[in-house]
Amino acid sequence: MAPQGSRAELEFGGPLGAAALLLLLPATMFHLLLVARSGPARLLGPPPYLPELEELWSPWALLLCLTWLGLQAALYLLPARKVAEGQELKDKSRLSYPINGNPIYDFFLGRELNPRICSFDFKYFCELRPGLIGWVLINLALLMQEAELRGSPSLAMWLVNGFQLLYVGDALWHEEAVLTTMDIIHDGFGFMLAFGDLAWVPFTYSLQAQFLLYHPEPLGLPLASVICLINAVGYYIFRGANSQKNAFRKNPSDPRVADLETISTATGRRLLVSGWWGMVRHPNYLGDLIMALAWSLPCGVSHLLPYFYLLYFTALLVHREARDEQQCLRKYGLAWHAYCRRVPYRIVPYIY
Ligand SMILES: NC(=O)C1=CN([C@@H]2O[C@H](COP(=O)(O)OP(=O)(O)OC[C@H]3O[C@@H](n4cnc5c(N)ncnc54)[C@H](OP(=O)(O)O)[C@@H]3O)[C@@H](O)[C@H]2O)C=CC1
Ligand SMILES: CC(C)CCC[C@@H](C)[C@H]1CC=C2C3=C(CC[C@@]21C)[C@@]1(C)CC[C@H](O)C[C@@H]1CC3
Repeated sequence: MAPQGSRAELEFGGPLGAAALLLLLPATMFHLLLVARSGPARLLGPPPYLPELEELWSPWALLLCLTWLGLQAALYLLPARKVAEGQELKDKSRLSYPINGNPIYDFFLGRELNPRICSFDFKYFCELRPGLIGWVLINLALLMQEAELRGSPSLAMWLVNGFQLLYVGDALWHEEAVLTTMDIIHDGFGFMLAFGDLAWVPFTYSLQAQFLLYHPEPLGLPLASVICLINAVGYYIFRGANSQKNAFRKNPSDPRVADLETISTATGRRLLVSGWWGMVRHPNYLGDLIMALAWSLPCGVSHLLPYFYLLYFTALLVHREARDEQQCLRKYGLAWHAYCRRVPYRIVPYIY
């Protein structure tokens, strides 16, 4: 969103970029789902076939999706859930920003920062629950389908299911950390997050499991052990960096982070310049990308398709890191320049 008193900075290529993404994203997801089911599974080739319209419309599928969303909404409204404070804004309340983009741009990025009906927060609800839990349910269904097809799930399918279940379980366990993410603090709830949360995550993040169902990949124990090690290293960096920053933001005097070196900023908030956040400026992204590689490796190297997530995710995090840099520059000014001098690399040490 725009800094106060200045023209709104258009992101994602402005209206043209937003319009292109509105068409490109659903088409990409549709292409991936068709290619994953084809023999050649050529990511860069044309879709193997275009299904008849009757194949695309199923009242049962619509009922299933609506029932799934309704179930998640009901669980979300359970009084037992923990209520966590959101991020305070500068003037202790929620500012309304003058949005001067056109309808397509607003539709894509969303206008409302925290769309709610009573206490039901649509963006917060969609961020973690129906999409991420749906993702691991699809993975499980594919694992069970492989067991039916071949007698038992392959080791590769077990690995992909296990790694991604760990990732989703971690996100739900640290649900409160979502409140400090860019999506909750900065982005409106528009097509990008709605489509991203409810369609893109469950159906493209389960691509490796979909590929393995139609393209079984023999995997020996030695290679499987190396892949598990890669995922463990990625998760260690991902979790370590996120927990360190979140603990520091929650309580800078927390014994786990109190001895870390920091630099002060004009806002009163301090920036970590040692520990994980002294290695690169987004160590959590590095860990996430290493895990993304570990999710693709069980599918072998004969097809590019299983590496789509790694390619997409690299682009997403590079773009996200650039957006975050701009926001931090606006927030911290000279202190952020000082941080960049101390920690010159963004995501990968000595590379980027
Ligand atoms: N699987 C997926 O599709 C996706 C996964 N992710 C993952 O989600 C997690 C959250 O990522 P994201 O939401 O982008 O944001 P981050 O968790 O990276 O948080 C960025 C914010 O952290 C604060 N910060 C940055 N540097 C420092 C520092 N040195 N010391 C203290 N605070 C600092 C700043 O906010 P402030 O100073 O205002 O607190 C900055 O805006 C990441 O692990 C990422 O990998 C993200 C996107 C997609
Ligand atoms: C459809 C577009 C190409 C981009 C959509 C991006 C969204 C799918 C992601 C934007 C930020 C996300 C985050 C997560 C999931 C994916 C989306 C919604 C997490 C919840 C994944 C688990 C992590 O522990 C936290 C992440 C926060 C950001």
